[in-house]
Amino acid sequence: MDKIRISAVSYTNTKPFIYGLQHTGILEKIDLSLDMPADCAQKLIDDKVDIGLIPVAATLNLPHWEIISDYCIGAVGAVNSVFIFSNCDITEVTHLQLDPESRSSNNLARVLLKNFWKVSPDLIINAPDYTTATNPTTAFVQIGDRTFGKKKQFKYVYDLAEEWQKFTGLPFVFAAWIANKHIPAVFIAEFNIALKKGLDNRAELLKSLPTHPDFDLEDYLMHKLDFELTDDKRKALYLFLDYIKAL
Ligand SMILES: C=C(O[C@@H]1C=C(C(=O)O)C=C[C@H]1O)C(=O)O
Repeated sequence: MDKIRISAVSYTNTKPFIYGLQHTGILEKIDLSLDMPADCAQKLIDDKVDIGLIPVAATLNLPHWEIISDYCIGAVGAVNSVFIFSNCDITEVTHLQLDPESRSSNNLARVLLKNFWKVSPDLIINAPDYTTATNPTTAFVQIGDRTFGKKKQFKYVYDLAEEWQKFTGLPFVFAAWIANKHIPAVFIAEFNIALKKGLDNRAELLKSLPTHPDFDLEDYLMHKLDFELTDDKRKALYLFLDYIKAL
């Protein structure tokens, strides 16, 4: 059998999964690349990979997709790595810069702006001054490791998984393991065992990760991120897709 091509997220949130893939025999059966989320999605859309840990918002650009795992990158309440950072209250924001590495969180911001905060700032894609704009009413979306320790730098900080929970009462799924074609059931079973092994060994993994002065990595990997794709998270996923379609 040819190797199954897989693109996974290159951020710390995915390290438990990578640990599992690297500590089981499945590594010989896969061709693994680590990419920023927007690129995971594009590779799956372009059929450069067979499976991706892709932003769920990007499923809207796939003609055929199947969730192949009961694990995901999700959160029940605050996630602590997906934010709108702002120097004014969200209702005063006039411009919102989107994160070029994101697909889900940019859309989550748009859904919340329209339906929860009921405001419509101008959205800026690929802002030349992304994260450094001097305009006091320009805010920005940011995801992943680049946000670690940044909470203290801004007067207004909105954790988007927490805001989604306030809005819907539901958890949130940022990324899920999705295939663009049929994958043999035997492989899927082995793949999920490997992912679970990684999650079960998070305490061991944590010993090998660099510490951050302003960020509690243990709390992040053990509690803030929630990796089980539960029924409530599936419900949230489809609700989120409906909100995106209605934007
Ligand atoms: C929790 C996170 O979830 C992610 C957010 C994504 C997005 O916004 O498209 C995609 C994959 C995940 O890495 C994070 O990156 O901090």
